[in-house]
Amino acid sequence: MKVLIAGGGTGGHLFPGIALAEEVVTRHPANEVVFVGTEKGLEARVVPKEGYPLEFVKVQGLKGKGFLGLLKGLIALPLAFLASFRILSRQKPDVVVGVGGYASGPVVLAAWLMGIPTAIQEQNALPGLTNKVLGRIVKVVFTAFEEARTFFPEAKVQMIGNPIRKKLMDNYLRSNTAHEKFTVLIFGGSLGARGLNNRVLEALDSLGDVKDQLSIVHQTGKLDLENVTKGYADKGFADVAQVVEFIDDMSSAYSRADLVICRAGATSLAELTVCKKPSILVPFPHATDNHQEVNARALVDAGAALMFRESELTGLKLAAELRGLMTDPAKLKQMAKKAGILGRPAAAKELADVCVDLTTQAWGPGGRDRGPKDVKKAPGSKA
Ligand SMILES: CC(=O)N[C@H]1[C@@H](OP(=O)(O)OP(=O)(O)OC[C@H]2O[C@@H](n3ccc(=O)[nH]c3=O)[C@H](O)[C@@H]2O)O[C@H](CO)[C@@H](O)[C@@H]1O
Repeated sequence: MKVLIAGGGTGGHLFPGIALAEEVVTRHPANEVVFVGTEKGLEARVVPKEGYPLEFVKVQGLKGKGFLGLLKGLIALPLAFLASFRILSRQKPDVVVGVGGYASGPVVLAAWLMGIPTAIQEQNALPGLTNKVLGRIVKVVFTAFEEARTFFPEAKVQMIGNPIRKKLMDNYLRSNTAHEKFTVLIFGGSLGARGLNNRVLEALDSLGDVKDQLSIVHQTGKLDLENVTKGYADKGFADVAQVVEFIDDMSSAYSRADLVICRAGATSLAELTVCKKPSILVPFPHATDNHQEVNARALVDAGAALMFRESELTGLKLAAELRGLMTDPAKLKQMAKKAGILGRPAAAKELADVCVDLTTQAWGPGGRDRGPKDVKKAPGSKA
């Protein structure tokens, strides 16, 4: 089976795709995975490192870019569409899965027009416009939240949760690694979050008395690394905090954490549940349709997390909440347990199972014949 995974941009879209890829290639030595993304997306850095082939299409967002940006985006679309046909004709995947992000739209649409089975994986409680449209043409829509179901044709929806990278599964099977200090993992999705960074720095002013009991790992994102590093130093917390731009090994970071403070991106939340971590969630206030708050509510309602809107959260309040949880291990344990109940560790496996079904239905048990005879003539394709 050959699976083409389209999309990315940020970790929240890309990493569920990586999780699917890991599952597909470990199932059978003849299985193949290829990614299609954009040169500016996180995939350009991560996918080659993970050892998968990656193709690029040039496509950009249309929203909030001003008139010129919109024009550029619109001009890029047909070209991206033609590039998608070319890639699909060359790669001849058995099945195409869109994981969201700019590349997902043109590639999934082109695959559908070429008669290749398609699916999308919607990570969030509230889907974006592209996935709502793609939901009408693809064969299967994988969702992770009940709320998302109503946006898609009922018969296509498979509520399997968000796939999690294999390395993170260690946390599902094992509990915390032993450590002396109360360890807090702070991260703002895959890109870091300035609003969250600032609140945490403000909170340090009220945490001086418990400083010696704390160990902090803080991912800042590229733009804020210097400022946050300086903030910890200025407030006398340099020796308790490890401040980094990006965490490559999230598995170990989760494993050591007694508490996680983060945004409410859907993939992060899926990881919190599979890793059974109590959390304080501060949703990104400008996410489309405020979808991060809706994502977060699922954990809050289950008793797995506390949530604060950024606009309502002061440094003082954050410090008080952190202190409250730090001194209440029973509550932390309870939150961790509730988080674990929401975890869907088999999501990648279930997604791969459906890819096998789609392949078999479309091409027979042997999958697609990749011989030259089989290349379909597609609009815009030289094949
Ligand atoms: C601003 C915005 O619209 N963000 C969206 C984006 O978020 P974003 O890309 O931030 O995604 P998530 O928070 O869902 O996931 C972040 C991913 O990056 C990984 N990670 C994070 C930090 C780090 O240092 N190292 C690392 O590997 C996490 O383990 C996780 O796998 O996609 C999500 C999934 O569609 C959406 O829910 C978010 O709303």
